[in-house]
Amino acid sequence: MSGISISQVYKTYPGATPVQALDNIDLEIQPGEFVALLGPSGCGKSTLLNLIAGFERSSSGTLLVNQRAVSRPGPDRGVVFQEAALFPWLTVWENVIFGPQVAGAKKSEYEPRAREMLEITGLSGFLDHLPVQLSGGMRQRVGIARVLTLGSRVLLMDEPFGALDAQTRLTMQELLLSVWSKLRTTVLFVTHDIDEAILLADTIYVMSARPGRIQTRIDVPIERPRTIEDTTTAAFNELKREILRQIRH
Ligand SMILES: Nc1ncnc2c1ncn2[C@@H]1O[C@H](COP(=O)(O)OP(=O)(O)OP(=O)(O)O)[C@@H](O)[C@H]1O
Repeated sequence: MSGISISQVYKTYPGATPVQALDNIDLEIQPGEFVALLGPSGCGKSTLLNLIAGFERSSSGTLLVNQRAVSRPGPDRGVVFQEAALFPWLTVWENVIFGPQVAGAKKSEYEPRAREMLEITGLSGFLDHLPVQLSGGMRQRVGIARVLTLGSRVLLMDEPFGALDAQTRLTMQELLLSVWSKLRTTVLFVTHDIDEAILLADTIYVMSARPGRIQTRIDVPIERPRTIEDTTTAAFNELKREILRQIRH
């Protein structure tokens, strides 16, 4: 199982005017934990995610995934962005098996897995569709199914539902809850949206404005399984008020 361990991580982007994006980040994410990273625009959420993904290098500090130092991207960490970058000329099925196929994996291993992931993301009826024939929400599902087919035990999600309309966003949040309850991957989910963070996460880390620091850790005591209805309860709203207080603080 893959946990994430971040200790004293700093990140400054070099340049004529260097930008300090992260300031002494300490973070422990347990294997199978669902963590949301919440904070204002520019506080370094994507930077932290990109460091864990191996897209960027930290300026100093230690960053371990499954007890191994991160030095480059790898199939142990699947990344989902706001827009699923699908190949427009490939079908849903071809997009999802593309990664393992080019990596030379065994068909007998990745095909059943791809089928299973397309099933749990509700795409079984759309295998022959091209991305252009799908809605934004469905394209994001393909993006998620593709990452899950790689077998990554860590999912790094950078505002994956940020470009979707409110209704689709709710559907996708429920879909993600259902997928996560089946697979129990470790998830780091970046969002601006407090409701989304509470609904999805076990633990929320609130980051302060630049340079990004971890300001507070909040355990979400809402029982699972959760549904959209949970967002209207008194306990949910109380927690939301508390987080708003912390953010304004
Ligand atoms: N490649 C880069 N080079 C220089 N500065 C960068 C680079 N990437 C990000 N930054 C700066 O680092 C800071 C943190 O950016 P980052 O994208 O991590 O924040 P964020 O919290 O994810 O913001 P948002 O919620 O708006 O996406 C910002 O001031 C940004 O301008």
